[in-house]
Amino acid sequence: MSKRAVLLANLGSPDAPEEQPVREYLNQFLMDPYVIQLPWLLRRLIVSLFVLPKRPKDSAEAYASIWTEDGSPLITLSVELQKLLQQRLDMPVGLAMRYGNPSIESQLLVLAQQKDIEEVLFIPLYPHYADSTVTTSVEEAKRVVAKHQLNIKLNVLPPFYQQPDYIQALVDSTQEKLSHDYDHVVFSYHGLPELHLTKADPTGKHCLQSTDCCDKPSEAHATCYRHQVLRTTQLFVEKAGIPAEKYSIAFQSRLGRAKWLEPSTSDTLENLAIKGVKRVLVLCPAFVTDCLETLEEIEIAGKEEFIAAGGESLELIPCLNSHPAWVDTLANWCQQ
Ligand SMILES: C=CC1=C(C)c2cc3[nH]c(cc4nc(cc5[nH]c(cc1n2)c(C)c5CCC(=O)O)C(CCC(=O)O)=C4C)c(C)c3C=C
Ligand SMILES: [Fe+2]
Ligand SMILES: [Fe+2]
Repeated sequence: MSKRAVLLANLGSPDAPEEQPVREYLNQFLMDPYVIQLPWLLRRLIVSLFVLPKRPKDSAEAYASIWTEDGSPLITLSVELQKLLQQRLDMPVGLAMRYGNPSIESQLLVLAQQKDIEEVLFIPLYPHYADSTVTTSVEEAKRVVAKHQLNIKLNVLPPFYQQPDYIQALVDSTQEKLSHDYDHVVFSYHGLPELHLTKADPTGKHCLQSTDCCDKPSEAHATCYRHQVLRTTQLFVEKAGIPAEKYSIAFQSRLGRAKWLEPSTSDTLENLAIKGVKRVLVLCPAFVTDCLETLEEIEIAGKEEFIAAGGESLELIPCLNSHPAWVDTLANWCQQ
């Protein structure tokens, strides 16, 4: 039998919550052609003229508000997951970040240098397909294998947005928060420019052609982020027993002037407060690990907005992080 290894891949964080490291991180992130999908020169101009002059300072402040003694939550929580998974498996388990450190290149080289490793199961830690997360990570891994002529076969775990054991782990991990009284649950997914959906549509005539496209069967759904997040939500609410009037779906973290998926989390929270909803829970299933987008954008800024609009409490439901049901699920997938 060939000797196997696992490489978990997450998004990555700056090295420190300070302006210069954040500038370097944002530059690497936003110059990725899978993230800002424009020709190089246009992307360079947009990033240099509209993002890098101001955003690094603001983002560094946001990072500083969630940074821990051990570093960025996204990294430390991912390391914890890697360690727990390593304890469950008798094959090496690595962890890499698409941007910043430790890079996919360095960690694939570490695994490939281990004796007899012939196959690497590459796990992008995203339940839903997006070119800006899954494709860019997989393509980076392939580039590294080709560049260093590594003698390993890459197997990629596909998006797991509707895997029953993933949904069950999500329900198990949220049970404690959902067992308390609440008025409404907001499923807040990371946003995506609409153009990313239509570009990823292999049929060229399905995504966003009608308001209910994501409910009609189509091969386009294999790469449709919107379909996949709606499906995760549907399976989750069915399993957790949340009635239709008690939840909403929204999209957070917009950047730039393009049209992004609607509705925004900000508007949704404000409208709920205006309608008299007092206690909301927010669940962010696009992220398996808590990060800037959950801990700052929702738990700090989102809460402030909701309360300013008349709400009473907003509680963030933690991501899967290292929940035992999630570690079990990953361990089973790796062993299969
Ligand atoms: C969950 C999946 C994610 C998708 C899809 C995604 C798309 C996407 N993101 C940006 C721009 C930014 N995202 C930033 C942070 C960030 N994004 C994700 C995940 C997805 N992004 C995570 C997990 C994080 C947090 C990282 C951390 O260190 O905790 C940032 C940086 C922070 C900031 O300055 O706001 C940017 C910028 C785009 C443009 C995009 C799709 C086109
Ligand atoms: Fe993002
Ligand atoms: Fe769709």
